[in-house]
Amino acid sequence: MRYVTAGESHGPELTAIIEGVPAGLTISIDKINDDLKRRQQGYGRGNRMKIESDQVKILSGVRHQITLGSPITLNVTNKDHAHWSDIMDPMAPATPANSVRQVERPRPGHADLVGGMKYRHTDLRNVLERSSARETTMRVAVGSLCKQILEEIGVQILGFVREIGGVVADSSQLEQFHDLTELKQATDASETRTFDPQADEKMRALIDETKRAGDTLGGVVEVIATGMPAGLGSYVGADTKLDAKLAGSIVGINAFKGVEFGDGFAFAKHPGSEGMDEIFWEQQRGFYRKTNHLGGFEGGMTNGMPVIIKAVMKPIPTLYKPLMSVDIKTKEGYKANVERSDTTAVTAAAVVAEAMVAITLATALLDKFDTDSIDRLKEQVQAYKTELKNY
Ligand SMILES: Cc1cc2nc3c(=O)[nH]c(=O)nc-3n(C[C@H](O)[C@H](O)[C@H](O)COP(=O)(O)O)c2cc1C
Ligand SMILES: C=C(O[C@@H]1CC(C(=O)O)=C[C@@H](OP(=O)(O)O)[C@H]1O)C(=O)O
Repeated sequence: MRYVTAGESHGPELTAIIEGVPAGLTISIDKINDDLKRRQQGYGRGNRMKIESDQVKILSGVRHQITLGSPITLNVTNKDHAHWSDIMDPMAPATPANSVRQVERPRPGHADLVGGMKYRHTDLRNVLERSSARETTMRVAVGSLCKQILEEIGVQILGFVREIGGVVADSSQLEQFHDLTELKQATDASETRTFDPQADEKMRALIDETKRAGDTLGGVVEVIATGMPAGLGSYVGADTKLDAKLAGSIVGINAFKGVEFGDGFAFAKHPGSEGMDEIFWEQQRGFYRKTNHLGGFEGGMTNGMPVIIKAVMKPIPTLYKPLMSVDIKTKEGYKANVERSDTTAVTAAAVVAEAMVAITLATALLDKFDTDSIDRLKEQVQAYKTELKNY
């Protein structure tokens, strides 16, 4: 399976084309729209989210709500384009009137300066329109479809928030949730997409305070995937390791700076005796583990335990408290002025991270098994799981 997204942040439309989805899968458009809504929600987002209400249109590859095996086109309209139609019209020739919002002042922490130098753009709008995280809308739409493929073989995936600006959710509270469905209910109901109500309150207070000070915040998200069979990915080469692919897909999200599996960076502090997952065997279950320090991976392969990933997002780079930069034309220093921006988007990014994990795991699954028909895929996965149990 492969996909490509297209579209500028203030352009007319966002599009994704996905190739390699098996035929015969019944698609729920409501589930995709629900995930698009989840991505738009969250405390600390700016005014753009009041304009958009992302809804997907499916334009190809599906008939009577069932996939055909042909490329699937997903489409979302940018409502904000109405305010930018002259400036962002793909085919209107440039005139002084529609070039008024030309950008010549690169924002620190954005792609603006290097993107301009690399592509020889003199209007940095040509960079920022595509480097904007508006594009993650389509990744969430694609990821939502991938979750529907994965659900067919019993895989569930959830992204949520662990930390914002140094306020950390209390891990021990995770024990009250029996499964990801319960955890999803709680985190969907929280304005900061976290599972700890006390941390939620503190996070919201900190976001308010930070916004008043003209500053921004980053944080940590977590994604859990349950039900993945062992043996996806391979130890045989650097480019076949599935944990490496997942890490790349997470750091490929705008503003993500680090990723860890299982105990992650805490491994540095503990001896090996506290870090591995001992192996047990029972007739009924086959091989199993009682712990999951390794976050579901050994040798770049899923080991049958839940995949557990944490990742860090840097603070939003556009600040109302302006940072120094240099005008690319005049070479004069200036302090940036801001029209609008998020104070934090960690809540939205948790949903994007969930989507990236779904895309990467679905791709690995479809690489391993027959992808023509969803029913044949399910039969093959079932036979594979039985083989593993009897190993
Ligand atoms: C969901 C989401 C929303 C974002 N919103 C903003 C924003 O409102 N303002 C901003 O300056 N950056 C925002 N960012 C971050 C920038 O897109 C990102 O920092 C920038 O494109 C540079 O990429 P890099 O941080 O990966 O180097 C957002 C990121 C995500 C994932
Ligand atoms: C549009 C989205 O996020 C945008 C991501 C973003 C950036 O620089 O990444 C900057 C802001 O865009 P604008 O300048 O239009 O307000 C955010 O609103 C979205 O998440 O759908």
